[in-house]
Amino acid sequence: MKIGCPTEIKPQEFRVGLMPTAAQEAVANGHEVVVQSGAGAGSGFTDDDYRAAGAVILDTAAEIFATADMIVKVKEPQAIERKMLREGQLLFTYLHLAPDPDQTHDLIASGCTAIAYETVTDAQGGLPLLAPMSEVAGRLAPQVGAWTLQKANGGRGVLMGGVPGVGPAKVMVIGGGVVGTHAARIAAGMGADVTVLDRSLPRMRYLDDAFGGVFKTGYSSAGYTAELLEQADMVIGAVLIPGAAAPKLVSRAQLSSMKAGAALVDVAIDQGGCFETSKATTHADPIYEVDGVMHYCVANMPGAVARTSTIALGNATMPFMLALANKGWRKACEDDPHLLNGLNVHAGKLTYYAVGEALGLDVLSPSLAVKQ
Ligand SMILES: NC(=O)C1=CN([C@@H]2O[C@H](COP(=O)(O)OP(=O)(O)OC[C@H]3O[C@@H](n4cnc5c(N)ncnc54)[C@H](O)[C@@H]3O)[C@@H](O)[C@H]2O)C=CC1
Ligand SMILES: CC(=O)C(=O)O
Ligand SMILES: [Mg+2]
Repeated sequence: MKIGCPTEIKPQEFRVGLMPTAAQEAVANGHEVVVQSGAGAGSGFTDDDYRAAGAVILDTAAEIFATADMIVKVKEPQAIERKMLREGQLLFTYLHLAPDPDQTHDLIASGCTAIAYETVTDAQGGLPLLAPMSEVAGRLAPQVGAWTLQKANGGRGVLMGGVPGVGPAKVMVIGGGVVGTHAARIAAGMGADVTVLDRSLPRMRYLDDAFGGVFKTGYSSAGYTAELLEQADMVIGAVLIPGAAAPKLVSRAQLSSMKAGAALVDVAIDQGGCFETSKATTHADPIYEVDGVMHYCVANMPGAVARTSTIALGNATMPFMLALANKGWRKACEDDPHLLNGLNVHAGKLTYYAVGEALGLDVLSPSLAVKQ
């Protein structure tokens, strides 16, 4: 199979879908790998690193899209990339279709087969291709939130850990999965007073066993959320219903109950965001203010620490990428129902139910799609 890796073109996105060690493994498995010149630069990988791995360097994305059987990327294809996808081509990347009707329609129209990293599952009930980036974004969230809280950035002027004689910042993390747990650990490590809300009692039992004394847990009812919201210096949105649009857990009306200059960090923005007033921002212009409350809503947070993120993501995607290349997508998905859960679009049809529900579109069952 010919595997192609273009340069990411989303603003300030420095990750790359295929790191040289993954290219090397693909070549060792008998595949051809084509990489766009400069694709790895933002993550510290040179064209020569890819050549040494056995890949061929091509100048343009157009050459990659025109010739590759499988495109491996990081971010959802941008409009100009979607025009280059074609029938029968396999796309393996993050998609986040539920809040993105334009992308969904373009992928359906292209006729390609698209497997989304964020909906591939594992036997433990986790999301193995989302988890590494959730670890990164979770650990970044208190860091960017602390920056947002600084006075010069419009924030409240509160230091996370306080100082002797002055108490720490109060941080509420909504959602205690991968993002939430990593965010809470780092915020607590910075000295903040942290509470994590979730709706899963087994998850809260785990968090209490593992981190009791480091941060507190609470049930994510509307009433308790409203109570903590009034006291919070920082709120980190970290909920997920896999594949679906994020539930809105803080309304615009509630912002007036918050402290002026408090920071909302909506990590769940890639699924549409869990605060009513969230809209996606970029690393180039990450924050904005609504009703006196500062919002940070960058949809590709891990791109800020591209080298760490590229390697963490590449470690997770490599075995799936190799299975797709070695067996072809149909056999790979038939052999592995967790990979089949990643199938979002095939040959002009949507194949993921939560996206169909969010966008009001018909869905072809993935187990039927794999037979077509
Ligand atoms: N902005 C960015 O750059 C990035 C965003 N993300 C996003 O972060 C979000 C969270 O991802 P993960 O932590 O990996 O998911 P996860 O599945 O590990 O955790 C989600 C948690 O939310 C909880 N939850 C669901 N509904 C809830 C509610 N109403 N109230 C409280 N908790 C609720 C679940 O019980 C679960 O524990 C996803 O939307 C993911 O795509 C992940 C990485 C990077
Ligand atoms: C998960 C995701 O959307 C990202 O890493 O950018
Ligand atoms: Mg994202």
